[in-house]
Amino acid sequence: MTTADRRPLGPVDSSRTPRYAGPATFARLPRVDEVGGTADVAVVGVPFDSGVSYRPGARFGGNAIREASRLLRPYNPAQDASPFALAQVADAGDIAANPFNINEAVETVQAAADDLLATGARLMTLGGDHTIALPLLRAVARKHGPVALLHFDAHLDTWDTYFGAEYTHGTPFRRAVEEGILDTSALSHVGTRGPLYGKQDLDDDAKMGFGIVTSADVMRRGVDEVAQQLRERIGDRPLYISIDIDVLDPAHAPGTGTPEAGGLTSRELLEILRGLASCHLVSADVVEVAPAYDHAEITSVAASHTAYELTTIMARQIAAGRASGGA
Ligand SMILES: N=C(N)NCCCC(=O)O
Ligand SMILES: [Zn+2]
Ligand SMILES: [Zn+2]
Repeated sequence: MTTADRRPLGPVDSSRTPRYAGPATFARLPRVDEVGGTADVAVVGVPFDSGVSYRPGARFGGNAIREASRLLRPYNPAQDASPFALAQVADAGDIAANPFNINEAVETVQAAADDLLATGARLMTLGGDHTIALPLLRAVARKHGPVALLHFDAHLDTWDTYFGAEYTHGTPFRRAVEEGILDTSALSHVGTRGPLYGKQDLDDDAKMGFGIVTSADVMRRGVDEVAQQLRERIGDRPLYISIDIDVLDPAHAPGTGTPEAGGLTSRELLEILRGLASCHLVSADVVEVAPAYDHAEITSVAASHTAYELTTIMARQIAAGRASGGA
């Protein structure tokens, strides 16, 4: 039986079983092994943070997001959709990556992502530091060809190396461009801000093909205009969205490793994402949640809602594809 033949198994009913009871899966959804081993959207954790340049701790981000996601409810009014009824969304657990060998960890994440994508699932990955975007993009590009990228982040993450290391959380998108796995006609950073090493950082980034919507642009132009501009740039290309939670202001996301003042509000981020609902979202990640610096789950709640909006976009597209006879 394929996932198309059966009703999706949804979350535990929080009106019958208190939402704080039991082990945490994302949004209290079933595990992948409870739904026959495959899902339409696989929520997968990557507890890896050996690529960070400043405060460590994002290895605990995925489980913090799962804990904070207990309060998510099944109907998403902002997108008028019940994502977990439209498609089988399930928690695929964690990818166990070597914390002492970054190169090996990158290989492991790519292999695990390849395997999940081969089952037909789209990935909603919970990081982990931003290093993991590279192997995730490699796997997605292996399936779809070079993808459009929307990168929400305070930082460019297109630097070359740190301490001579190629695979770090500040360098994944330069590697991805070098490897030809991104569609360089549709690359955008959103929420960029803060001091750089030099103006050259911006020049290099522009040469790679990235457009930038700064955090200040979002404030000045507003979320609707920004979303429209992004939609136009992306068109109908297969799209990957990578969200570094430090795109949010430290007031909205204190629990992260390299915070920068002057960021987006969580409301702005969620609204921009909702404005991208018509884009062909093939997979996404939310990374850099470091719960040790969090307070009252501010950051992990924001991250859980971010993953919920992304999951809703994917579930709606899966359901629409089925309704029109596609996969
Ligand atoms: N948070 C991410 N992904 N990258 C930040 C790198 C900034 C730096 O160490 O200069
Ligand atoms: Zn960042
Ligand atoms: Zn980043």
